[in-house]
Amino acid sequence: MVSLDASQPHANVKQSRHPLGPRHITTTNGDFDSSYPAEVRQYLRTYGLTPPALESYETQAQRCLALLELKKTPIEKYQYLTHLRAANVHLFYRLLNDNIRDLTPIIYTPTVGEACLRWSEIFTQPEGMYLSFSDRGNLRRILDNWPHEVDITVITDGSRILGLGDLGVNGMGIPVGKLALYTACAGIRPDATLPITLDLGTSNEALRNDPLYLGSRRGKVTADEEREFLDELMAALTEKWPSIVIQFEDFKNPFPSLERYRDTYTMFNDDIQGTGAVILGGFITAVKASGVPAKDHRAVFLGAGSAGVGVAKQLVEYFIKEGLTEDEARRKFWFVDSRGLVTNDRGDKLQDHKVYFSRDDNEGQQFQSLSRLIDHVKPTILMGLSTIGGAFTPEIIQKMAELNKHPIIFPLSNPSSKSECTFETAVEHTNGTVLFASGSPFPTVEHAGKTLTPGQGNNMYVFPGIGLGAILSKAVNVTQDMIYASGEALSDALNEQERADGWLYPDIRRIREVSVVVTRNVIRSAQGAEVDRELSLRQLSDEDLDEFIRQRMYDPFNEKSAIETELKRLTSPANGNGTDVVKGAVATVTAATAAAHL
Ligand SMILES: NC(=O)c1ccc[n+]([C@@H]2O[C@H](COP(=O)([O-])OP(=O)(O)OC[C@H]3O[C@@H](n4cnc5c(N)ncnc54)[C@H](O)[C@@H]3O)[C@@H](O)[C@H]2O)c1
Ligand SMILES: O=C(O)C[C@H](O)C(=O)O
Ligand SMILES: [Mg+2]
Repeated sequence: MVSLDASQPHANVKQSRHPLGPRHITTTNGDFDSSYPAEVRQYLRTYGLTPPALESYETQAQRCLALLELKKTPIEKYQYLTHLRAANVHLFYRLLNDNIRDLTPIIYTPTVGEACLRWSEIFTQPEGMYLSFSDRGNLRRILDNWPHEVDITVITDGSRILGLGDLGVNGMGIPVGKLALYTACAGIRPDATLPITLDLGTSNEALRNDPLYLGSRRGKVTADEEREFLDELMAALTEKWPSIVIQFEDFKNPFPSLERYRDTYTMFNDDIQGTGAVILGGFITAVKASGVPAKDHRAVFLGAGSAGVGVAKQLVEYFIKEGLTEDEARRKFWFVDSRGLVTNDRGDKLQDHKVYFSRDDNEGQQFQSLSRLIDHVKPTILMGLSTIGGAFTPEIIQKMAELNKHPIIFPLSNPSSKSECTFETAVEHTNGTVLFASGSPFPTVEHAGKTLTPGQGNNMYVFPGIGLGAILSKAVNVTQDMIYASGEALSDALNEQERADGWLYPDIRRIREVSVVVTRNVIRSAQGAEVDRELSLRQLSDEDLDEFIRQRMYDPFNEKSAIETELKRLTSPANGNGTDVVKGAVATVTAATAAAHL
């Protein structure tokens, strides 16, 4: 039997390094786990603090799922899962992995949108770092307060949260949700992820007047002030964690920061680039399924913001690879924003990012109505990134069906309330011929005796693999080719059954396997561009590289069993039944965990 030495803090207890001494002690989430046998509990010193029953994971999961079932609203389910993650991180991720299709909509889009809207009201515990404008000059020192080594961070300033507008620090739900998917989908260790929300003021007056609001009650800082703040933050993050990968998320105008940092830091913007890649993946498959050659496609985009332009730029690359000139490719896109068709002679000063796609062939005609523009362009593709729920009306969808045997209709705005149409409407008004993907999940639809499954064109299919690929290859930058490679890999990752069923995206239940393929392609692309610093991976065959990736992926099941296996080894007769060795076990298990650490 394992003996306890009360003078030794066990390995999983982290003591504060505060100069005044250990003011607080936090335990690693999961120590109080009812699946640990008595020896482990004694070793962890949680014996007597954990209920006596020794439970299997199946029993634990049964309780969790039953509790979830009892919660009436999505936000109650979200809160329960937040609590579970804080209490037992390995159980949370095992449950998430085993129920990824059902739980993703709760911890991520669309429920995370409602959580952000109500963040001030439902907040119970910090889950990431909040950095305020008044902290400038001190950012590097503040980062020292984060208790873990970080491989990847997701940063938002909350200024464009999904299609819900400026939510200030209430946007924290987004980095938290994205990073949970990094762990679930690509196996990045939970403690190696850092959600960051910048408190740079908010243009949302209602929030500033909300007594429960958790951010600074000031207007949004200017673009120049934000740039200076970000300059300091990027330098501080990279000084503290030299290999850190930095993902920008849900900024109102993210183009300048992408241009400024993409060649200097290991960073990417998920809304421009991740979205571009994920839609590229579904699009390659949809073009094949449409029966129309790539060169004959024409695309109308509702919404000309970061996501719309990001997607179109990625598709331009695709058309060029298909043999078109850049100019021919660019001219395949017609963009509509809140003022109508984006043209050179519309009479307003276009934002820089719209100029590339602005039309000069409209012969003086301006189009305010989407319906009239569709009559004019006769598109094969209709994309929605406008934040306008229901903008693809039955009439518009019917027009697309009249023009095309298989219209490609992607209502990509989030959350569900902002989706330009539902799957059901799209199926009904195209008589089931639509090639469909939406940003938020929709249920299957029964049509003509068949069950039709909607694709989910959400960047969650690629950002985990982009991030993991950048981490494992120790890429100095995230190049445009690495982004393109992630989208292409996604299309390749469909299995035979999915192709036969006409799916545009792989089954989300296979996401970890899909992420391995995406990660491998991202790494290969980093190697091609020679931005990789982990040169040993260049020698590996694709098969060996896949195996290497799999082995580096955090698996909550193994994480828990590792400690038990180690303890069994240490307490075996060969090891003198463990009495003294167990003190050493602390160091050994920590070393094993550290070795598995990315
Ligand atoms: N599916 C995904 O993976 C994914 C990824 C990124 C963004 N999105 C969603 O896309 C949407 C847009 O994101 P963004 O970053 O481009 O935002 P944005 O604010 O940069 O752009 C919104 C665009 O919509 C236009 N718009 C607003 N009202 C309009 C109207 N009535 N008619 C036509 N156009 C109108 C605006 O002029 C602007 O060009 C959001 O809902 C976001 O959640 C989805
Ligand atoms: O967060 C999502 O679900 C996708 C995307 O990044 C968005 O901003 O809508
Ligand atoms: Mg986003």
